[in-house]
Amino acid sequence: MTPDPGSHAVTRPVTARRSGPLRGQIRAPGDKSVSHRALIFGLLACGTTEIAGLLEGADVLATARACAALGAKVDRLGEGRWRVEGVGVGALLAPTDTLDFGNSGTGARLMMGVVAGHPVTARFDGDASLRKRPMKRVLDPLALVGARVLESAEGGRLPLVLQGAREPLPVTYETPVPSAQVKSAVLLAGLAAPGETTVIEREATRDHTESMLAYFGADVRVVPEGAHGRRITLIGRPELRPAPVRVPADPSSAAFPLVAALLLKGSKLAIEGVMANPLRNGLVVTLREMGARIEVLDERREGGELVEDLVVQFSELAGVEVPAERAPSMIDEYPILAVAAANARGVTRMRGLSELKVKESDRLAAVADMLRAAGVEAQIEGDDLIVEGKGPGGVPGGGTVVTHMDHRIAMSGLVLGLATDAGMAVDDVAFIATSFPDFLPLMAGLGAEIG
Ligand SMILES: O=C(O)C1=C[C@@H](OP(=O)(O)O)[C@@H](O)[C@H](O)C1
Ligand SMILES: C=C(OP(=O)(O)O)C(=O)O
Repeated sequence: MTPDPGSHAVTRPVTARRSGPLRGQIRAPGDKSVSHRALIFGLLACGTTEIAGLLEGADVLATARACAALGAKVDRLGEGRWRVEGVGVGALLAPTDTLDFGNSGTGARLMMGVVAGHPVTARFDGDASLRKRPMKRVLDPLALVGARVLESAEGGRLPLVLQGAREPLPVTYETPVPSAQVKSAVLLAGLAAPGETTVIEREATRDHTESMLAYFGADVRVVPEGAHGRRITLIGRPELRPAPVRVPADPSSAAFPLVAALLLKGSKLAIEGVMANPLRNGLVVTLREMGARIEVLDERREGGELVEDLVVQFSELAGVEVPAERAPSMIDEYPILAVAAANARGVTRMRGLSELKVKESDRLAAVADMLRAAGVEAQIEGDDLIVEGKGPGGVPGGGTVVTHMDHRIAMSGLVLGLATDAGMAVDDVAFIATSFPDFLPLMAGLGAEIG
């Protein structure tokens, strides 16, 4: 059906050196969250879903293969253009082989939700990074729906065998951690249950699942809950109608060239079509507070999402305090924000980062280690990260970044190195292919010295 997501056989060390201005116009790859969901909704709709701009990163390709294993016909028509012939809610096939999600928490957890609502049994696995990540956060609510874990590694971790419910129950569930993956798993399981499934979140997280449920014809209501939260109610057993999906550019990927342009004197970079969903744009809000010159040229709706063209110029940044309640809107952007903070004047304090400890690596520790390797003082106090900025161009560099199988640490380490005199080595850039396969050539095309 599809290209192989590839395995991580070879580690690739790379060095980034002090670079001149970054100039040009780019488009970041398709949004990873929307890409996973486009395939999954394609699987659950009856008929043919056409997708344009799909991220062809290893994480998403693993989800495409899982959709095929569960009964969809998945075809690549051209660059970013995919067609999924779905089976409809309730009609999944039992997969014959293990569903291997590689490095991807989103793929694994959302698909557990899908399987939980169907009378099929599936074995889930992933790479060494994914095997360390907590799965009980989705398995606990899915047990309420009626799914059973038949086997698992310690603490409910991968590899695990999940038996979906024969008669899934609608549940009302309050997520104990702010997680769009947990919310989405419960909603996807609820699709197959009769009646109302409700998820309550105390802090709103990215809302792509809710938006796509509505876009594919499900009856879904979203109302505010408390100061920062939401209550999402879905009526189960809809017939999902296929709908064309145009995937906007990923703000979490755009973040890397964006911050690089802010740090390198004389840079001016245009970034097209970046998703501007308010539940995803905490980084731009924070960088502006730090003094970043980021201009919005054209704000519009594309494929149901708000997108904008950005023009970014070199900026002298100042340290700020980043409130904990902003974390869900920029959860994947803290490693690159920390790189910006290292190049700012004064101290940046990022509060409430406990969720960073359970990503592809313990990102709180990995980011602090990365900065220290570059000669920047960084402390972890409880769930907060405190960075003593060196001022524009002031980071000495000269060390090695240990990526721990984490694409965002690898890309952050390279951007960090671009603004140092001594450069930074990054021990392994292979995992960048999970979310931003063309990162290295794209950066080189803008003038970045990476090699
Ligand atoms: O739902 C999603 O697509 C994602 C949710 C976030 O994870 P959590 O739900 O664990 O916060 C984020 O870190 C991840 O990259 C993508
Ligand atoms: C946390 C991330 O992804 P996932 O949870 O899907 O592995 C990420 O891309 O930064």
